[in-house]
Amino acid sequence: MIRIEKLRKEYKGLTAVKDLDLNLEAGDIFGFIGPNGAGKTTTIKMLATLLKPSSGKAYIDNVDVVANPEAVRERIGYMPAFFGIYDDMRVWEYLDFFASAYRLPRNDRPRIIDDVLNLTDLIGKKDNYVEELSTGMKQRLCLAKTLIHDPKVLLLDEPASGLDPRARIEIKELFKELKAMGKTIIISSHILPELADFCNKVGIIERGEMLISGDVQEIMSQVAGGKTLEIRILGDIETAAEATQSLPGVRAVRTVDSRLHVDFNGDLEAQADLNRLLVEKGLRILSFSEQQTDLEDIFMKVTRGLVQ
Ligand SMILES: Nc1ncnc2c1ncn2[C@@H]1O[C@H](COP(=O)(O)OP(=O)(O)OP(=O)(O)O)[C@@H](O)[C@H]1O
Repeated sequence: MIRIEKLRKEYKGLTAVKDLDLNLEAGDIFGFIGPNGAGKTTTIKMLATLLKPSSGKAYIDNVDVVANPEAVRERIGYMPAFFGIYDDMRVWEYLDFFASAYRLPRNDRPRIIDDVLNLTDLIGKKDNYVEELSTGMKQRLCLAKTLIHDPKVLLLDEPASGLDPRARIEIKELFKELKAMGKTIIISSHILPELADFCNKVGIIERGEMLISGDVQEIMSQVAGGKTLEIRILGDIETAAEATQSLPGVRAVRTVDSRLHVDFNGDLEAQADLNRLLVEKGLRILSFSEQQTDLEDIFMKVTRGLVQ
């Protein structure tokens, strides 16, 4: 659905995006992660047909973004990091304006506007002026506008920036609904955990270069180089830590309250064997589970150059 080949953007004296490659299938949710100035916005703007690449190619749904921008615009919904909202319009008028810009048939527009307002939980604000909305509501209205022509692909540039924790949770729920609708989504952020629970793919960009990209789980295991097991024990935790240290696959053991955190190299068989060996050593296990690696950790490792 999205194909990027050696995409490059040069500004005077600065290469903002360096020969980027990326392939996304229909239904993929790609978390585009990087610090400020890394090149996320520049990349997204090239996909959105708003910036001309210096070289390289990009296709949305097999349509070339440079050769055929009009056809690309029909297929994408772009939500910029900073957007202008027309304050002195009512919510429905604002959406009607964009619906007509996308040449949606006049008779269909009221139904479509109600649909996107229901989806973004703004139906109760339909007749309010835009200026009366909170920041979170304005953000959702901007998303409603982005969805008005039912695009296959969504390009969302830091959509949760400037929102309080509650509004962040609400907008995340909305993204999950869009995922369930089968949209292909690129969503950028410099905050990693924000993306972790609904992206199936991630890419980390720094100074215009994609340092690492691919399936979330693969990247996690590649970068973590193993997994961490959390084992809750009844009884003396220090004795348990000592007993665990020498077992096969165990790289390191830490104690956290009444739990062991075990850095472990091994497959599921080895993991089950470890559990058995601990029981044979007389340890009383309350729970034995695999810890999720935090994406934030991965980001720090990759950007510190620990992974190629
Ligand atoms: N119009 C421009 N002219 C010159 N340099 C630019 C222009 N736009 C962006 N840049 C530079 O290109 C680099 C990439 O910027 P970009 O906005 O794509 O980064 P970003 O990853 O989106 O950052 P942020 O998280 O801060 O939005 C930065 O060094 C920026 O200063």
